[in-house]
Amino acid sequence: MELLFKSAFSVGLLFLTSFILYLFNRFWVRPQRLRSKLRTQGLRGPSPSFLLGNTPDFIRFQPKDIKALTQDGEATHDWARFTFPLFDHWTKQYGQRYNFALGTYQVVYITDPHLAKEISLSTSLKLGKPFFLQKNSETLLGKGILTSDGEFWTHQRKTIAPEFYADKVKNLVHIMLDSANKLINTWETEIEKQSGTANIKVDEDLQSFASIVISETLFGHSNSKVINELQSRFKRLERAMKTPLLVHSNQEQFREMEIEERDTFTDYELYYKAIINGAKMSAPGLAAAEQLIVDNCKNVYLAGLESTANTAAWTLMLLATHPEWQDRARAEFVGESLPDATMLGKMKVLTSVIQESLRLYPPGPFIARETLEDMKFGDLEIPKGVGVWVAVMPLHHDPELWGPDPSKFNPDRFANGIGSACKIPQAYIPFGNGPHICAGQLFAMLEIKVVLAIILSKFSFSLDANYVHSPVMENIIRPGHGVNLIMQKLTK
Ligand code: HEM
Repeated sequence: MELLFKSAFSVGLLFLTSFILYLFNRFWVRPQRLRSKLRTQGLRGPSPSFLLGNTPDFIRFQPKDIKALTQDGEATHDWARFTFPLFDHWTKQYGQRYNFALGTYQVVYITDPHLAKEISLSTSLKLGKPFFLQKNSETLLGKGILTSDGEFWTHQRKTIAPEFYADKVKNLVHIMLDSANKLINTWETEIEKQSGTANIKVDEDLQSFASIVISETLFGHSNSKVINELQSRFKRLERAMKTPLLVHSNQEQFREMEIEERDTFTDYELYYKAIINGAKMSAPGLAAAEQLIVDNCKNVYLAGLESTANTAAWTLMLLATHPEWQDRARAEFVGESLPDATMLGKMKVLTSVIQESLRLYPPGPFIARETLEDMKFGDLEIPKGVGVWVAVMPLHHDPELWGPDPSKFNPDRFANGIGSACKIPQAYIPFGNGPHICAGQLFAMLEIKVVLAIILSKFSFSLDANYVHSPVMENIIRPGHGVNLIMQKLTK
């Protein structure tokens, strides 16, 4: 009996010692080793606290009160230093590449355009999506194209991306036109009701416009209960995800929603067969394939909705405050009939205006990756398991790349394309870079052009005097207080 007790005690002690050693290695030795590999290459950064890393710094450096980011009565386009004050502070201290820690997770933060270029040129599958992002967004997005890596992602990308190539996308202009015309009709009715001038909250209406476009594209219809349900679920989930405790306490509710979603989606005749084929290729078995169909519907729907609607809203805000650009863009299609893909392709001013809007207000502030193996970019060796964050806004505002006025709205800089606008074109990254570059960028550009072309041809507009400029980070960069425009019908 005593022997048995002693053996059990020894096994228990061994187990406990191994566990303590594991924790010691995982939370102390490994982060120290990774950090010292980075620091010996000259990478500096703030000192982390034990276990918490630099998380307390983020709590101390909350964004300032950015209710009205205006300078001399004009909206400040160099907003990122207010919205992300800590990164701005660290960049001034440590330069264009540095290391910080989120808990024990090491991150290399990059605003160096040469390094950003090296990273964008890497086609290696060893540079994957960060594990913590995959985990955080799993409740919302499952395991679709947006969050997956390696071979699993390659299969999905190969089947989904070609559906958004130019030859396919140009056949979808009619969906965009129909949806834009619905939007215009509501605005015209509103303007008539209000005797010729209406104050319209365009950001919300553009969300509905983009939702119809992506729903019609994916599902062949947009008026169903499913789409409305899906939209309100996304909103609820997004709200819940801001408070991690709420996500955990709501797990049961989320699971029920997922089962409902699966039943509804698999009942549908999906217009985009690519999603079905992709699921069959990469998921073993019917249940897994069904789950992947649901996940990718959610992924492409969400990818196609928010960023497009927000970009259109920011562009209208910029055009409202720069009437000369409103006139120049409008002049491109005076006398033209309804736009088609060929005509929209020729609208150089409109293209430049959207490119400049995406430079100043890119929906995603970081392109985040993780090294799945030891990797080398230029002169920098990054060990396995480190986050690699390329910061979009500092690159889009670097005077070395854009000239002396990077914070000014000046679409003319894109008049001869991205190559002549920016000294290192790989540093202009509103659609991301490398193999994961936005699969829907042609679709998005066409959709934004269609809706702006129709708006510009029907209305003149200025910014509501009560507009408050406050870009906020809520999954993507949004106008924190919306965009209200004073709209009038153009007289012929
Ligand atoms: C202005 C509009 C848009 C912007 C600025 C934008 C931007 C982005 C960015 C930054 C990424 C991540 C790239 C990376 O991690 O390197 C991305 C990925 C993606 N986007 Fe977009 N996007 C837009 C519209 C759309 C639309 C309309 C669709 C589909 C209809 C779409 C589909 C996707 C997909 C499927 C991915 C995942 C690509 C992959 O990981 O292989 N996007 N987008």
